[in-house]
This record gives sequence, structure tokens and C-alpha cells, in this order.
Amino acid sequence: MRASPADGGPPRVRPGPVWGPYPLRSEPPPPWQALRTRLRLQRARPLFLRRLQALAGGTAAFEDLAAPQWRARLRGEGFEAALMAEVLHRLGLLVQRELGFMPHPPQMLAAWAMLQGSLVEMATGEGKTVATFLAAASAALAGVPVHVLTANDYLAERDARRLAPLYQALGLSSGWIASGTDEAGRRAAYACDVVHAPARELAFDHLRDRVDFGRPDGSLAWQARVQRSGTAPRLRGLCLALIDEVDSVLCDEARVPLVLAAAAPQDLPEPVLRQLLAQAGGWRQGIEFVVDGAAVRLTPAGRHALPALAACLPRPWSDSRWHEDGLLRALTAQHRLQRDRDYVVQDGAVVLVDALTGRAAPERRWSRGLHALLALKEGLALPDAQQTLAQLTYRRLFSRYHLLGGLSGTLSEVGLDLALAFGTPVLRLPRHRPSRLQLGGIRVFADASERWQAACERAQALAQDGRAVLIGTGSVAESERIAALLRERGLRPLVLHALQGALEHEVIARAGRPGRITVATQIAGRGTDIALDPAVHRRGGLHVLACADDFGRRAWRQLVGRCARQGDPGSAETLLSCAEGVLFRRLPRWLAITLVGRPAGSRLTERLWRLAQWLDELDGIRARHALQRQDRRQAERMAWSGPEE
Ligand SMILES: Nc1ncnc2c1ncn2[C@@H]1O[C@H](COP(=O)(O)OP(=O)(O)OP(=O)(O)O)[C@@H](O)[C@H]1O
Repeated sequence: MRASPADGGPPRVRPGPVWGPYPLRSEPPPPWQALRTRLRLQRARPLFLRRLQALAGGTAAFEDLAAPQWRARLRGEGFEAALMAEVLHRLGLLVQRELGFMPHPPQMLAAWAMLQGSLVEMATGEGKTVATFLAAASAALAGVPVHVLTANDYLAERDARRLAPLYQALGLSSGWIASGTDEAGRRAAYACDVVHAPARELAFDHLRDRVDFGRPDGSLAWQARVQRSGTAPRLRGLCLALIDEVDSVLCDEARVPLVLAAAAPQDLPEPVLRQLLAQAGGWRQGIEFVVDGAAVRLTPAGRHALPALAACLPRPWSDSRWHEDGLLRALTAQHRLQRDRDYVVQDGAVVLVDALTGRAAPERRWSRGLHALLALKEGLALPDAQQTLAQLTYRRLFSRYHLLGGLSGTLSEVGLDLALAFGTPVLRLPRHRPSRLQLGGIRVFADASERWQAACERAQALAQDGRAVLIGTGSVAESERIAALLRERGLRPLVLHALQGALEHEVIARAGRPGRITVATQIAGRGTDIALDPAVHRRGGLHVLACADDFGRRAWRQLVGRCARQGDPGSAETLLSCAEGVLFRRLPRWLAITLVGRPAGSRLTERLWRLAQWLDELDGIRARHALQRQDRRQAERMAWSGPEE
């Protein structure tokens, strides 16, 4: 393991912590900290920008940063505005040499604000990758171990590979981790000054350290355990996290528990599971049970039928409470979870599809027998059961970092939520260049088939005109459906979804060509940078067709943000069905139907759709805070026993 900063005396990075051998913050900063940070940023911002301006056209060179006195100044003075302007200007010169463009002032401001403990909203396509590099390199020069966290393997690898020569030029080491990285590779990456990793991988490595060495509090007992084990912890502490698409990680994924599990013998006998599936298969939706959002509930008729069915099972499974619980799960497997929407079958196993990103998540499993029920439903071999070793949520993990920074194009909707949870303000930065996005409004259709037909017609017309088209859908199944309709018209769409994994970058590389139609789930909604062919640029750029019934406001903004990036031209329109998704769930039926056929620019449609999305977001915020409270209570209860973080 590489020496921690504490070995050579802790860097005096202000504001911030004294880095310990494996430092952890015991509690997240209080909410009022957000206000303090915001005021500090507001006060120092003019000075920072003036300094930056004064440096432009000067004789500074990025090679200066290799000199020990710059590192010493950063360690001693911390990330103060005047010094940071000097450092960031020099790092900008390095970016210019390696990538061919000078970072613009909002990118520099974003980097500085993150090092002050702020989250930053920068419009999609404004260059968050470079802003993150500027912050990561500055902190690494100060001797702080940096974790740059992304939503998935593809983005971690893409950014790490692209930025590696820049880190190298500064004499810094960098590494990256993906889901397939082996133990030695992980250890080598964590020993680097900057490591790029998907948030999930880092969280699991932290959990593994927790299981191997106990609570990493730097105490003598902990140090003794580390020494006895003969190996070192994988991570060098939770010092600075820079999270790309921070709202996705801290809000959308906040409710997904990260469970470190080991294989255990299957405790549910296969014949019992098969019987439950058969019983659930004979039940009808609306008669014996109803599907209510994500949950399945029994109707009075269903309850009435329970005792007779329970009696068919052997003891102890015929116990009424166990049977009801098992049957509800079997109903979920039979009727609520759908193949190619909620899960896919890969290499003879059921693989969960992340509802947010549309990506396959092989490391995630449904608990309490549901995964086994799905495998049997699909005629696959029964998977091993899992035993929980440790568990954690992203909110708990990231509240343990000494310094938390992050960027996203969509933060304003959740600014208050994040300030309350992490004590971090959200700084909104202006666009560097005015947006050339042409928003084509929203059209509502009576049902999904009508909408898909309209989307096909529109995509065909635009493709014939030499534009590139991106159609955003809500699921793998929807993507396949519209792709089939397009093929019937003699078109050859590219399809980007959960089943492709490694092919993702190839699809994205071709998506900006003239006449190209790409169909994608939310997989394309974040971080995807579609390079435009010059011919497409001349024709008006990429056109996004958002067929986004279930998209929240942020997911929709991210999808639309795939076009009109960095001052490019681009356009987008939204096609909704009032028979499903957020309009169906949140508006009375009669009201949703009145929106069908209204002109695309209708203010009423726009307002009602936004209201419906806002109600969904509000429910999400409530649920996240309830979970966080529960998480804290659980952690307090379990503090003595070890497995929870
Ligand atoms: N200062 C700059 N000048 C010119 N081009 C830039 C600049 N900064 C970044 N870019 C380019 O802009 C494109 C978008 O950058 P990037 O993918 O980092 O954007 P983003 O803000 O992360 O987008 P998203 O929100 O969609 O993830 C990239 O091709 C990048 O090379």
C-alpha cells in the first residue's frame, strides 16, 4: 500500500480535516454548514475570478506545479481562492496542451467550489469531466488521496484513460477500477494519488475492508487488527470524493442497499418455491391481488383463498404468515417483474436491470427468495442463496468523507435535500456559451402504440433529412419494440441497452452520424457524449425524441442534454402516452385524456406534466429521508456488533 499522507505529517488543507491513517468522519456536517460554505464561496468568488483574469495571457507554465514549493503551498495554505486561481490556471494550460482546449472560467470555478465542499450544477455538455480533473489534480498535488466516482464502469474507464497523461505530466499516479478488476488491480489503483471508480465498486471495497478489519477508526485496536492480518486495507481512507452525476448517486440510488453477501446453502426447498409459483400463476390481477406501484397487495378474495392454499404446503412452510409472505413474492415474480424490463437472462442466470440507468447489474440480487423464484419462472437452475456480511447505503458512505464535491447537470431539484443530508450547498454555474437547443414541446397520445408510431414517423423524417436521432425509452422491452417498428420501415436503428455492456462505446461512437437513429434506455441519459459528424452539425445537430412516460424531471433533462452540447445546435421533443407512466399515475384519468392531441407547445400540458413529475420527486425525497433516519437508528443499534457501516 502506498504511504498515507499521515506518514509524512498531515497536509494542512483548509477547510478540512487532519488526515488520519484511515480517516472517517463520524457524523455528516450539519445542514447549516451548507449556508456557511455558500457564503464563503460568494465572498471569495470575485477575487478568484479577478485572479484568473489577471493570469490569462501571462507567462505561467504548468511545469511550475512539479516544483515542490507549489505542493508545499497547497499543503500549507489549503484551497484558498488566490492560490487556487494560480494552480487552476496552470492546470488549464496542461489541459490545453493535452486535450487541445483551455478550460473556461465556469469549469475553473466548479473545480474550486468542489474543493470548498460544494456541489456544482453545470449544464449538460459543459465539460464536467475536465472540471473534475482540475479539482482532483489540485487535491492530489496537496497530498490528498482522491476518489473520482462515476455511475458506471464505462465512464470510469473512459475518463481515467483520457486523463492519465495529464496526471502523469504532473508527476501524479492515477488508476481506475471496473467491476471486473481483480484484487491486485484494485489495491494498485487505490494506492494511486487519484483513482477513478464506479461508486458501487468503491462502496463494496470499503465494505470488504470493514468486514476484514472492523470499524476503521484508526484506534490502536484497529491498527493491531491490521497488523495481525498481514495485509493492508484496500482504501487509504475516505478523504475526498468527487462524484460525477452526483444527484444520481446520492438521490436516485440512495434507497438501494449495498449488500456484501457470501454464498450460503439454499434454505428454501425447490418444491416449495415451485408450488408457490404455481399458486401465484393461477391468480388473476384485480380479482385475488392488485399491483400497486412497486408492491403487490391481496384483495379480500385473495385473503379468503389463502388458508386452503397454505394447507397444500409441507410444514413449516404452511404457517399462515410465512405462506402469505412467500405467495406475495411469488406473485411479484409471476406478475409484476417482467423479463427485459426489470431483469434479463444472461448466461443462464437472472440479472437485475437497474431501473435508473437501464444497465444490467449482475452484482445485485433480489432478496428473500425472489431471485430464486424468478430463476424457476424462467426455467433456470436454482441460484445459491446469499448470506449478508455487511451492508451500507450511499448516503451513509458519502457522509463519512471528509470532503465531498460533485457535479451534475441536474441538481437544483434536489438542492435542499442534499443540503439537509450532507451540509453541502449547490452552486449553479452559468453556461459558457448560450444554448442553441430548440425545444419542440410535448405531445400526448392516447396509448403507447400511437406514440411509438408517431415517434417512428418523426425519426424517419429527421433521418432522411440527414440529422442524427436519439430515441429515449423507459425499458429494454420498449427499446426493442420501437426498434422492431423502425426495422419494419426498412430502417437500421442502433439499440443501446442493458444487454450490451461492453458494446456501449461502439454504439455511442456511431450515434452522431448522418441519418443514424439510436434507440436507448436511460443508459444514454447520463455522461454519454455523442460526437457529431460535421454533416449532422450543419443540418441542425442531434435530435432527441424523449418517449419518457416514467422519466422524472432530472432524467428528462439529462436525456435532452445529449444534444446541443458545447454550443452545438440540437433539438428535442417529448412524446408521452397518457395511458402509462407519470401522467397515468398522478393525474385523474379525465384530466390526462384532455391532453391528448393538444399542440406541442401547450402550456397546460407542460404544467400538468411538470406537476406530475414534481409529485413523484417529492415522494422520492420523503422516502430518502425516512430511509436515512432508519439507517442512522440501525447503525446506532448495530455499532457494537460490527456488520453495519
Ligand atoms: N473548455 C472546453 N472547450 C471546448 N470543449 C470542451 C471544453 N471542456 C470540455 N469540452 C468538450 O465538451 C464535451 C463534453 O464534455 P463532458 O462529457 O465532460 O461534458 P459533461 O458536462 O460531463 O456532460 P454530461 O452532463 O452530459 O455528462 C467533450 O467532448 C469535451 O472534450
